[in-house]
Amino acid sequence: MNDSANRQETAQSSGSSPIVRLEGVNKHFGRLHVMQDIDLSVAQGEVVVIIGASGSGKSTLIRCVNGLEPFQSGRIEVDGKTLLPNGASGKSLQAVRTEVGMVFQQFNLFPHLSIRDNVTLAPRKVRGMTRRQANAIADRLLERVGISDQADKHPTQLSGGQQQRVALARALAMEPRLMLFDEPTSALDPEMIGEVLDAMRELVNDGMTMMIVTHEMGFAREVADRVVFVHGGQIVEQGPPDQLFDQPRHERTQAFLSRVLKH
Ligand SMILES: Nc1ncnc2c1ncn2[C@@H]1O[C@H](COP(=O)(O)OP(=O)(O)OP(=O)(O)O)[C@@H](O)[C@H]1O
Repeated sequence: MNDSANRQETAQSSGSSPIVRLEGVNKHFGRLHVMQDIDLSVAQGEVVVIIGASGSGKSTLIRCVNGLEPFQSGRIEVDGKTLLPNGASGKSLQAVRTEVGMVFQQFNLFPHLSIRDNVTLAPRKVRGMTRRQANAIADRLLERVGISDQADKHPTQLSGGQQQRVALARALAMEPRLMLFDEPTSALDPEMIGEVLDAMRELVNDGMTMMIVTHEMGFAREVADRVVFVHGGQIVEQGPPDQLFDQPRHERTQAFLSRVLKH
């Protein structure tokens, strides 16, 4: 059994209730119905990769999961906290944001802070850690993503791949229960993509629950327990990577895959 199958079996056999549950979620940007009755659950320890054409609503979907985007109907539950439509989530919103780590396409590091301070900021301000405690965590995480020698530099002194690994360390410093990735390698030069995917792979092997939006189909096939194909704001098809990539059932999935796998 491969790693992915192993993790999936663990997630299923543990019988744990989903850590993420979207039920009947609808979202509009003006007249654009960008999420249409989305139902989706993610089990603890599961790695779900979301694929689909540009503009299909992938980013919007995961941004809703940590409350970065409001939605108009349905509900989203993250680790027992409920996000409600139209910004009515109250205290749950802050609780969800504290427990969910997110890595964006653009690294979004604070340019005026050192790498170490970028990583320690949230643990100090949100978790109330002392600088010493937070530094110890930052140093361990920077080592883990392979850039401990860069801790005193500033973001502009690092390559894109290194900055993205800092962004990953920064998210992990909050000890999230769930990690969201929104096209984490799309802004990188090709030679830097591998180092970021390696860091993500390690996280997968550690059993982190992850939702990943990516155009890296090889990576999706390798790490996903489940691949979700989104088109026009709807989940068209989902399944284990081998099934979805090798025997897509829906014609939209077939058309998308034959287009992207050709390149
Ligand atoms: N803030 C916004 N205001 C209005 N429309 C938006 C906004 N954000 C996204 N959209 C539109 O919603 C649709 C879905 O966008 P989204 O970014 O979720 O797609 P995506 O599948 O992640 O695309 P990509 O792969 O290009 O990032 C697109 O048509 C986009 O133009």
